[in-house]
Amino acid sequence: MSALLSSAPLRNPAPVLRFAPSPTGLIHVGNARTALLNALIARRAGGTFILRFDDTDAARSRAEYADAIAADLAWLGIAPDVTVRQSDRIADYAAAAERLKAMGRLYPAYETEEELDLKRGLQRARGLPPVYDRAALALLPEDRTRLEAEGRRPHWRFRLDHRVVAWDDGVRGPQQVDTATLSDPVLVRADGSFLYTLPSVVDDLALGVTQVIRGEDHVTNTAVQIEIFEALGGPVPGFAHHNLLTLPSGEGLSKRLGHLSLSALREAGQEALAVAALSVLVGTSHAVEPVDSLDALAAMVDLSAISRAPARFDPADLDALTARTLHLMPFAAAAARLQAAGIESEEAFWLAVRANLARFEDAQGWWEIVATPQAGVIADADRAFLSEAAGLLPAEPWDGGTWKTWTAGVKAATGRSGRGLFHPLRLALTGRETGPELAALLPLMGRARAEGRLKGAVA
Ligand SMILES: Nc1ncnc2c1ncn2[C@@H]1O[C@H](COP(=O)(O)OP(=O)(O)OP(=O)(O)O)[C@@H](O)[C@H]1O
Repeated sequence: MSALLSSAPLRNPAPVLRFAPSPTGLIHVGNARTALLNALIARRAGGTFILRFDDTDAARSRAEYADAIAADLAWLGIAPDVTVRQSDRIADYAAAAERLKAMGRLYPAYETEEELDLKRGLQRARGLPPVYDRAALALLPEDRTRLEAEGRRPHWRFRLDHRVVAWDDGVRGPQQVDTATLSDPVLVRADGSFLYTLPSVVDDLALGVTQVIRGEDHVTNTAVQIEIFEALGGPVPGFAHHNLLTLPSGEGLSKRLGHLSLSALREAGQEALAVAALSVLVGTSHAVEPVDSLDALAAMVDLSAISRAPARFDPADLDALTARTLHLMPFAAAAARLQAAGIESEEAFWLAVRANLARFEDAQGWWEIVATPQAGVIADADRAFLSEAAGLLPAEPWDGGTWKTWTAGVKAATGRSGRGLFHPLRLALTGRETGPELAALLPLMGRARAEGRLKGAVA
């Protein structure tokens, strides 16, 4: 291959996406929407999914929340290809800040919070937008020396270009923000710590992020960050801002208040795939449906199908979706969990019971019925009938046709049919009024157990 060809840029480089939560609480279904959209698009395209903890706010960030977020993502089935912590990368942010200072794009400002509040109050009173007036840009070196001698430490603001920043948003279509309508954002606090804005850009550049998918709470940040990407030499990734999820009441979700946290839904027995499907599909033009794998959900992701309005996430919808997810679940997906619950079952057991489960843990009860000694329920009036039926049980081996053959024989011998035939058999064999097809359960139970129960023994 010629040198020219081998150095030609790839036409479709694999995408690099990231989910960047602040570890300040337990992640909720809204955060899961962002995480899943990024992870599933990366998975579908054979790209890279990065988990980045935005933990520069030392006062609010906690290592145990970062661990809990990683565990929640693992529960959803998302394994990041790369995990980074912003607290490990402060030197890079400081270097970027120095570059911006050298270009005249990052300038010191000395106003206190109270002074800024006062300015904003006066602007509002005059009917003006509360945009920072850039007074600090007019300070002379001697002004700064005086302010610092008074004990003031500067915070640092990014000098916006005051131009129209445009991008083609993956969800919202063409977007424009005139940065002249915004305050120059503070990138570095007076104590030297970094706000979210600059580290996020520095990391996206360092990690080669090609596409940023995040909630629409970040739309204004995007205009500012595009200016920073460009000031630092680019490239600028693509952006997509999805709608936010809310509580059923319409109230916003908060990590801090523990709203609809993934860990609470997990503890309530909801299926991870059901939580994932509802988090991704609610508030889109796609119907909410159960899926049998994350790959199936990945195939449904379509950023252009996401609506603009916030979407209500109703946990009541999850109960039905969890059940429907279990009804589709292949044995391969259930096997390890069954084993962890002490259920040493074959595929036949899972296929027999899954359509009757509302929660995964319900499988336990059916396993006990199939595989452990139980007393059936026998009405006095049915005792003789059941004993006769026991005598008609065919010899093993049993298969899916045994139930039909046997009950046809019982019907012929006893003259019973319909409910009078089947209901006492079900009660005696399982102890329950309803449940999986007995044709599937009977071979799992085996002859000795079935015969014992029909005769009123604990078997
Ligand atoms: N209600 C929501 N619906 C959808 N996405 C959300 C929602 N809230 C946050 N996100 C997205 O989750 C990602 C992680 O954000 P972040 O950790 O800042 O969460 P947050 O819930 O906004 O946090 P905090 O309450 O701590 O400010 C962001 O991309 C953000 O847009």
